[in-house]
Amino acid sequence: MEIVVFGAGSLGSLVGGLCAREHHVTLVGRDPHIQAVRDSGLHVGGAFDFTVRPAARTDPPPSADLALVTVKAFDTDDAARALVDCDLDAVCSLQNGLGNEERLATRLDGVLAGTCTYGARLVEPGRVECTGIGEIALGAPDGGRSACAERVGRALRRAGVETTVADDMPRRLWKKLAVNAGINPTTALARVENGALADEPLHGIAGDAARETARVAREQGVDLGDDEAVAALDAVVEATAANTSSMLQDVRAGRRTEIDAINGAVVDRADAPVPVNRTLAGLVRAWEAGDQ
Ligand SMILES: NC(=O)C1=CN([C@@H]2O[C@H](COP(=O)(O)OP(=O)(O)OC[C@H]3O[C@@H](n4cnc5c(N)ncnc54)[C@H](OP(=O)(O)O)[C@@H]3O)[C@@H](O)[C@H]2O)C=CC1
Ligand SMILES: CC(C)(CO)C(=O)C(=O)O
Repeated sequence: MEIVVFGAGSLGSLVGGLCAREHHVTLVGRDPHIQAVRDSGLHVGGAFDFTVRPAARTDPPPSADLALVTVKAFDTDDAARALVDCDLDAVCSLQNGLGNEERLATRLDGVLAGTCTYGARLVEPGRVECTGIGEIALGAPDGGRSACAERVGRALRRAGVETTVADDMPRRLWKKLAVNAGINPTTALARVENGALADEPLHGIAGDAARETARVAREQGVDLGDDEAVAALDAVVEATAANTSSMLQDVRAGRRTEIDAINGAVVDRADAPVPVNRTLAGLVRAWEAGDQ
């Protein structure tokens, strides 16, 4: 399969590197990483140890069978615009947050929804680390079966990527959102590793954010219970106890966060008040707008 990875930073380089063991992969990203991959290939370390030589460029190729979109959520519109002239059969977002598929589908056909629990870190140009083996789940954005998703799932599995083709993507996206809505802003504001959310008072704050998210999911017709959302949060807190969340990494580096696509998305979609998500979103946005 011809696969283009749009947004070859941490996650895109990991997934692109894994896929390049079996498929023809083009990484689309920025220099100096792209130049390093061209010069010396991509080394995938951490849980893996191999080097591959995917094509690497700073703009998309004219065509591919599949585009995996791995830019931060606030760059999704740019990704959609950049991919318009690339002839594609399928496009799959692996991003966190809500609304990425809708934004891609405003300009592109064949959009699939995806979630990813692999952990990735770009350590230096040309070198990415897998910080945790997880899985990709993908399927039709509105749920149900999709022949296109089955094809993409088979291709990813052939490359050794743990992949589930799911007919309940809305539910999976909301469940992941509940986890991120609890963990990401709480760890970013308190400046703690994920494991600190096992104890009060942070457990209560993150749990309330996850419960509110589950309630909004139900308002949207998605069957996600409060207890299930909190259990998912607790499981990720335990499994990633030593992790620095992506939002805390962004805050520490003075970068823009994905708050709009995470807690902001919960607030935007809520019919009834969601005070915890509103407060967390407001505080992180105030930090973004400040001197940092
Ligand atoms: N890292 C992880 O372990 C995981 C990440 N995710 C999700 O995956 C998404 C990506 O995360 P992550 O990989 O960490 O983010 P990164 O910032 O490391 O990667 C995104 C890359 O895309 C590049 N990019 C953005 N716009 C363009 C463009 N127009 N042309 C070329 N390159 C572009 C960025 O460059 P620049 O920064 O210069 O704009 C950056 O290098 C997020 O939604 C995240 O929440 C999900 C699961 C795990
Ligand atoms: C699952 C979690 C919270 C792991 O740190 C994550 O997705 C993130 O940091 O963005």
